Amino acid sequence: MARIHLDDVSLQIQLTKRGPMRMRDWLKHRFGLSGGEEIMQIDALQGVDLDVAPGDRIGLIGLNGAGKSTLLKVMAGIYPITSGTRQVTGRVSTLFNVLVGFEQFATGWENIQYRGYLQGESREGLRSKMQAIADFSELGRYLDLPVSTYSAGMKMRLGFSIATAIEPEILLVDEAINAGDIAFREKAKHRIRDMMSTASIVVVATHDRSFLRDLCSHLIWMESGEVRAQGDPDEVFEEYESVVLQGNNQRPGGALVKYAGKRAA
Ligand SMILES: Nc1ncnc2c1ncn2[C@@H]1O[C@H](COP(=O)(O)OP(=O)(O)OP(=O)(O)O)[C@@H](O)[C@H]1O
Repeated sequence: MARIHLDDVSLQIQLTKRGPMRMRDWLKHRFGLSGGEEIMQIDALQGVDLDVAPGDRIGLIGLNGAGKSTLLKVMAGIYPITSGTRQVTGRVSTLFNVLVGFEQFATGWENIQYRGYLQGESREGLRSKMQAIADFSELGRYLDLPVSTYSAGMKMRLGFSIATAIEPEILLVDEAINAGDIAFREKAKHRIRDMMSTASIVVVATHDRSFLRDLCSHLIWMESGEVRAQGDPDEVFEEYESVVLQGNNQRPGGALVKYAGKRAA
């Protein structure tokens, strides 16, 4: 039975002003060697408790940097947590950045195959889906050309068509609802609705209110890496709008950033 259980989960990301910390930076920081560059720490998630059961449709809202994508990545097992407990049971499928991971010099058809296998499709299963994926993308002859020749929107169409050709148990969606141009976006929304109706658990992060209102049974409002409020979608959204959109919020919406020491020169 599908289930997501997070107990007091926190995630701190340490980096320098130049980017991610390397092993050498970490060791110098850990053993207190002095001098050099400041280490910054982002409290991306703080003390998050969550219990998601079969049938739940959860919407994540919050300002930019509030921790929605990070929470989805923790659920997917992409980001390791710093403390707390994470238990996820069930086959997880993610609809995150569908533009990432193309083989640029392979054709559209070849990319359908590569990604299909990465998504866990069998040879047989993929054979029966290839044409449907191609039809959904509406890329026609372009599928015979290398992906490097596609526009950004065309890559989006292909990535989305492949990623949504699966039947997930736990579906995690990050803003993929706005894939492609106006015509494709409507199709994409329908496709996600279909997937949501068959998946056991769905968690979706989006700023699209009508989508959340139609499809979610529960909303979670993230603020500075914490759950600020949760519950009935209309109630949570109303509170969110009155506090955030009317400028009544006393707190920052994004994750907190602080200095965490120095790295040796
Ligand atoms: N790989 C990473 N490296 C450094 N910082 C990160 C990383 N992933 C997340 N963060 C930080 O964690 C915080 C939360 O980011 P996250 O992407 O979860 O926000 P979000 O709520 O999804 O925002 P948005 O609505 O803009 O997509 C941000 O401060 C971000 O800078």
